Amino acid sequence: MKIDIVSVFPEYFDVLNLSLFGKAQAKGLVEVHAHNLRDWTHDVHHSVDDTPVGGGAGMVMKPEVWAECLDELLGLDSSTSESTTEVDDVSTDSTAAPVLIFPNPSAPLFTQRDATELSHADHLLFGCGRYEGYDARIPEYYRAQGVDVREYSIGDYVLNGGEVAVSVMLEAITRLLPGFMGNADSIVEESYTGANALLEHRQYTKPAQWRGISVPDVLLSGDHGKVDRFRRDEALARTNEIRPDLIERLDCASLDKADRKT
Ligand SMILES: Nc1ccc2ncsc2c1
Repeated sequence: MKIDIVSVFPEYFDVLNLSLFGKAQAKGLVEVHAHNLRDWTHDVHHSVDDTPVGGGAGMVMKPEVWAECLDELLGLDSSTSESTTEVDDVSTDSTAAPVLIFPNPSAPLFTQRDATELSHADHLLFGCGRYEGYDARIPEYYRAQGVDVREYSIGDYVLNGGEVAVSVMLEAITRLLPGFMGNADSIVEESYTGANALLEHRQYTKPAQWRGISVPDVLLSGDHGKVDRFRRDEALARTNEIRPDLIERLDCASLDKADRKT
């Protein structure tokens, strides 16, 4: 997977050269390029923003600068305003145009389902907004050029820019790539995956008694059927208590009889 990230703080992504991501790059699983949006400016101040049309506080990122950058990275010839690459759904062929992703606090929430879908893409291009955000015509223009443009929020809180959001989405997406995680099993039984996303049951390790607190006896029983049932019941109960919104999304057809009693 090729990953391009555009930001006014590209050094923010130096961290991707470390740990699992660094190993994945060394193994050729991912190829990451962080670009400085200011490299596509032409004025002495390398301006990337301007005041909002219609007034209001803050500054908005200029469409011209973004367009020069994105045309180049997308391989679009702006003089003909035609795509020079085949535009496809999330494609895994090596010549497909990238999926262009803008983190945006006013966009739909990024979910595990989005991470799974995007993990099959061949090329992702992230555009990090700053200030009050980017000119709304940028995603509009590239959608009109046939580019697969996505805008996602990572949650209901205020951040100073899209860089943190890109880091979150990148981790959620790339950890699903075959060979990225040392142990493939670790991406199977986790919360938020599949149509039956439940919060996970509580986890314990040794010792069985610690500072007067014991692990649930059933976990020491050696009866895998009882352990599985206990964990499923706890996952349902915890989800119902902490994230009832996830219960509403459950695929009820997949609940077994015992689940229905919980
Ligand atoms: N700039 C930016 C982008 C995405 C996002 N998601 C939640 S707060 C936020 C802020």
